[in-house]
Amino acid sequence: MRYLTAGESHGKQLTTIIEGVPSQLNLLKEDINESLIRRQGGYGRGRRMKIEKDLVEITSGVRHGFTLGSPISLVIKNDDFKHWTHIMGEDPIDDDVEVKRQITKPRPGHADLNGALKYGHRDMRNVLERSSARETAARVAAGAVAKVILKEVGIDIIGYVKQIYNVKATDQHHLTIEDKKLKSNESTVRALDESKEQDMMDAIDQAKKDGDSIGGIVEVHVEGVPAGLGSHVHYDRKLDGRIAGSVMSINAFKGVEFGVGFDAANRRGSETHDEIAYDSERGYYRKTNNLGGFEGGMTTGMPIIVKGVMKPIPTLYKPLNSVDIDTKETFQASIERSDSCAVPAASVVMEHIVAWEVANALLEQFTSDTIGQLKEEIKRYRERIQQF
Ligand SMILES: Cc1cc2nc3c(=O)[nH]c(=O)nc-3n(C[C@H](O)[C@H](O)[C@H](O)COP(=O)(O)O)c2cc1C
Ligand SMILES: C=C(O[C@@H]1CC(C(=O)O)=C[C@@H](OP(=O)(O)O)[C@H]1O)C(=O)O
Repeated sequence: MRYLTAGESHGKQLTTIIEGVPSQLNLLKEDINESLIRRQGGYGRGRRMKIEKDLVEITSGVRHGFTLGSPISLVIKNDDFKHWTHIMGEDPIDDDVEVKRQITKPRPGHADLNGALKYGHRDMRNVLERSSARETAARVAAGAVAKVILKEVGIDIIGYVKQIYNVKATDQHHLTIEDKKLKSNESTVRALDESKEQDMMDAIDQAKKDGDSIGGIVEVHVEGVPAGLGSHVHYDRKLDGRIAGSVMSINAFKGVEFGVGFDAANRRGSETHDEIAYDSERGYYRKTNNLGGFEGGMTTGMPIIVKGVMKPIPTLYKPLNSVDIDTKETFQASIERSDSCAVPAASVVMEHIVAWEVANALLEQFTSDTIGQLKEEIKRYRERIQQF
């Protein structure tokens, strides 16, 4: 499968085109809308999320609720566009007006300056419109389709918040994936530990009050993936590598770890590797899951546990210093309406980005012109590896 997204943050709409989805998959817009609504929520978001009501329109590739095997296009309208027609519309505008409202003071931490240098834009709006994480709505739509495929073959996935600023949720390893879904969906900050929810909200409120921003850590748990997905034979087929690359492509993500991750540096081999056991019911399994479900670029059959760290949001209401690209003088960076913390939303984004990579690896590995073929092949594969 592959997909492209198009659309500016305050333009008319976002578009996602997905190619390679098996035919005869039951796909309803409600499946996608549920994901979009989850992404919009979460404590710490700015005023924009009160304007938008992200809902998808499926404009091709699906008839009467079933995929055709042809490219699927998904459209999400930007409700905010109506306030931006004079800036983002197609009509030419007066040069003097245009110059006055150009953005010339790049925000440290955002794409403004690098994008302007690279594409030659004197008005950095031409960069920020596309670098905005508004685009993650289009990627979540693609991931929602991937999740429908995963569900058909018994794979479940959830993303949740582990840490906001310096407030850490206690580990909830004992929870089932179902419990994790319930808890994160009920929580204002999408964390699994109710006792830390208030502290997390307080940290967000304080940052907002100070004109500042904060980041945090999110985790994704995938269950039901058979062992041997991905491959050790070539660098670009290693599934942990593909997931890591995709997670790093999420706006503001600065690091990824699987299982114990960076803590592996503090451990000995005997405390790190997951002992192998066999049971005729379960097949091969591990007594622990320190490596987060991967060895040799392939899944082990244990849950995939992957974390991502999000830096604090770059737009600050008390801005850092920057340079005006017209005068070259020092100024405070420009202020755009902004979130003060988007970590809860980012946990939903990461869930969908990981879902896409896992579903894509399945479709590469198994015959999948129709969803029926995919299900049949995976069933046979699961039986084979259980008895291997
Ligand atoms: C869900 C989400 C919401 C975001 N909201 C904002 C925001 O309101 N203001 C902002 O400056 N950055 C926001 N960001 C982060 C920027 O989009 C990001 O920092 C920027 O595109 C530069 O890319 P980089 O941080 O990956 O280098 C958000 C990121 C995510 C994932
Ligand atoms: C629009 C979304 O997030 C936006 C991401 C974003 C940024 O700079 O990344 C800046 C803000 O946009 P605006 O300036 O219009 O308020 C966020 O609201 C969204 O997630 O749907």
